[in-house]
Amino acid sequence: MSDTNPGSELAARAEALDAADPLGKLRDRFTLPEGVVYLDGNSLGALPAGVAARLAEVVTEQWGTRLIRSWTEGEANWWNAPERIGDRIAPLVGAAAGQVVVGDSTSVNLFKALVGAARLAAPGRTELLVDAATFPTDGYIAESAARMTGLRVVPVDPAAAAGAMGPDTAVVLLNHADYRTGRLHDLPALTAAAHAAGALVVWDLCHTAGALPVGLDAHAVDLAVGCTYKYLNGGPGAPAYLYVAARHQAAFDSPLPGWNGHADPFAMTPSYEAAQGVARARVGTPDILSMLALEAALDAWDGVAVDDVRAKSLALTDFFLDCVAAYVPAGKVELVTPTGHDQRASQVSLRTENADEVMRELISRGVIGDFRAPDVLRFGFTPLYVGFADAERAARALGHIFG
Ligand SMILES: Cc1ncc(COP(=O)(O)O)c(C=O)c1O
Ligand SMILES: Nc1c(O)cccc1C(=O)C[C@H](N)C(=O)O
Repeated sequence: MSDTNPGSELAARAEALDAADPLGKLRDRFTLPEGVVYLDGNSLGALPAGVAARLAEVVTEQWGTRLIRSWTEGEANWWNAPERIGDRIAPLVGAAAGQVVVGDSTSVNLFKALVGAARLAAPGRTELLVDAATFPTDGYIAESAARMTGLRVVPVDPAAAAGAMGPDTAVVLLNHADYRTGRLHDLPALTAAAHAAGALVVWDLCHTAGALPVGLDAHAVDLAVGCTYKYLNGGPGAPAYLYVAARHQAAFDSPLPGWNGHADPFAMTPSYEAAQGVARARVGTPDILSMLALEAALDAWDGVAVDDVRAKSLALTDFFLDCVAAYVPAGKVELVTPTGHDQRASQVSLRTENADEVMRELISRGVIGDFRAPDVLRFGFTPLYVGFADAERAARALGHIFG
């Protein structure tokens, strides 16, 4: 901690930054409890204001009154929801319409993407490269997908992944951001490297979609998956999404060819014929209530540019780091997240002793972040509803705990 009390100077800076923030008003689009600083939107996004009323309408009107007609009629049109909502997510991840389908969990979509990619890969290739520090589910699913398709999983450090790609590489699976450290991986360069090696690349966007520009089409990504309950605020257990680039769709061979992905589902034929387009990645009956909650949640993005969100995210995390440096006694925490803007996603991770206990104490003081084993405090910054005063208060509370 510095010798002079930095509190008033940082609080004044926070106030000025909030006053000048062009996204500041967006907080009104969310329902947040009074007195809470919410820095866990990288795990579960906050509740957008319109969701509760829309869900009530879906339940009482669309389900209660319109009954089965809601599957295919009128505004409800439940049957088209996976593609319709996919087209709402598409611009947020830099994809043109018709390439994103919503449904299932991230894990299930990863399975479809990895087996689908292996089936699209050039014959004779033997390796599936996987981010060695990946969120566990990606690693588990990759092992199974590799076993099913005759590939061998090769764990790689994303920083060294380009060098590991070669003539044996069939598919590369990478996280756009590391869930534990908040490190952002170089999607354009790693995608280009995979293509130069003749491989396909699958990106997990869980920790970047809705936080920063992804540019799926611009960088010619092959396939991508992501969840919608973090920066997209779809709610607990909200359905995930799968992106299949238009150029791969005709040959995309899903390992889960359920009847919802059939070209003519209601013909109910005994043999499978895949639908045209990204709809072939659908499996079974979608979870409509969660899906329509997500659709309502996406209204929070109306008129919002992802570039502006990114600018605010970096300003927020920079400011939080300044506050931590000022308030937390030297040596108490170690910064895990890279400081370079090109390597930082939208969270700050700090390593400390007894991190679990420290986070519990922070939460009891109204600052909600999370703990990731064994020793990481994670603070997610969701620019749609987190402000600079929140960042200052969180760092001050952390300083008091160590103080
Ligand atoms: C990178 C990453 N992939 C996948 C998941 C989760 O997948 P699922 O939606 O299947 O629970 C998470 C978080 O839960 C994650 O952080
Ligand atoms: N998906 C989660 C859940 O169902 C319960 C609790 C947390 C989560 C998470 O999203 C964890 C998150 N992917 C992480 O980065 O740690």
